Amino acid sequence: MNTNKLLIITGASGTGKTTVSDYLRDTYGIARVITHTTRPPRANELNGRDYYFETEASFVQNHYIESVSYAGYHYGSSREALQRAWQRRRLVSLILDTKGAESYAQVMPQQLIVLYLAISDPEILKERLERRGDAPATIKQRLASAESQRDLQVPAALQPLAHVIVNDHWTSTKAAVDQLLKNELCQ
Ligand SMILES: Nc1nc2c(ncn2[C@@H]2O[C@H](COP(=O)(O)OP(=O)(O)O)[C@@H](O)[C@H]2O)c(=O)[nH]1
Ligand SMILES: Nc1ncnc2c1ncn2[C@@H]1O[C@H](COP(=O)(O)OP(=O)(O)O)[C@@H](O)[C@H]1O
Repeated sequence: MNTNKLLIITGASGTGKTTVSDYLRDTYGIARVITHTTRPPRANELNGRDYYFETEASFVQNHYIESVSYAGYHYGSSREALQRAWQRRRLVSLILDTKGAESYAQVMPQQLIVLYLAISDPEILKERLERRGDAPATIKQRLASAESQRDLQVPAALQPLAHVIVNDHWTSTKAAVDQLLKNELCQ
């Protein structure tokens, strides 16, 4: 039996997916599956740590479990990266848009823990992306994208699976993440 597990973190841009994934790594040693993208790296991002940054030509060379277009760029989660992460730990995290999360829910529903992050006021997302250092034009384009708008709601297919955490305040988010892990790891 395959006891490997995957904690999917999904939600709209700026809701805190990377922050939660970093917290899981730093506090519980839960490694993140590194995904592939054609988006250019941000100032503080490193190839192989934050993403595998790809060209259009190199992107298609990998073997994807699923891949999507998001705000004008390609993103994909490869079999290779998932196997690499599972070789190190039986529980790993993976950051996806909701479309990607839906694909995993079809492919390996028994192995998933799905965490959907929300924010009560979408206006706060803009402030958070500004504070993250994203360029104003990028923020505008990102938040206006059909994908970002779509991801402001939990899709129907994920509703039975998703644990929803409203990430308005980090202290309560952290407590909710701790509780989720405690419940899941006890099972
Ligand atoms: N389906 C899918 N979504 C991904 C993958 N990698 C990243 N994403 C999603 O792509 C979206 C854009 O990511 P990114 O450019 O890093 O922007 P951010 O969400 O604002 O930090 C986010 O919703 C990520 O969750 C992937 O391999 N597959
Ligand atoms: N609870 C919170 N309160 C205030 N700022 C937050 C909180 N959670 C995350 N942030 C900040 O919001 C920004 C976006 O978070 P990030 O994790 O990059 O989101 P995502 O990966 O979903 O796009 C970052 O600057 C992060 O430090």
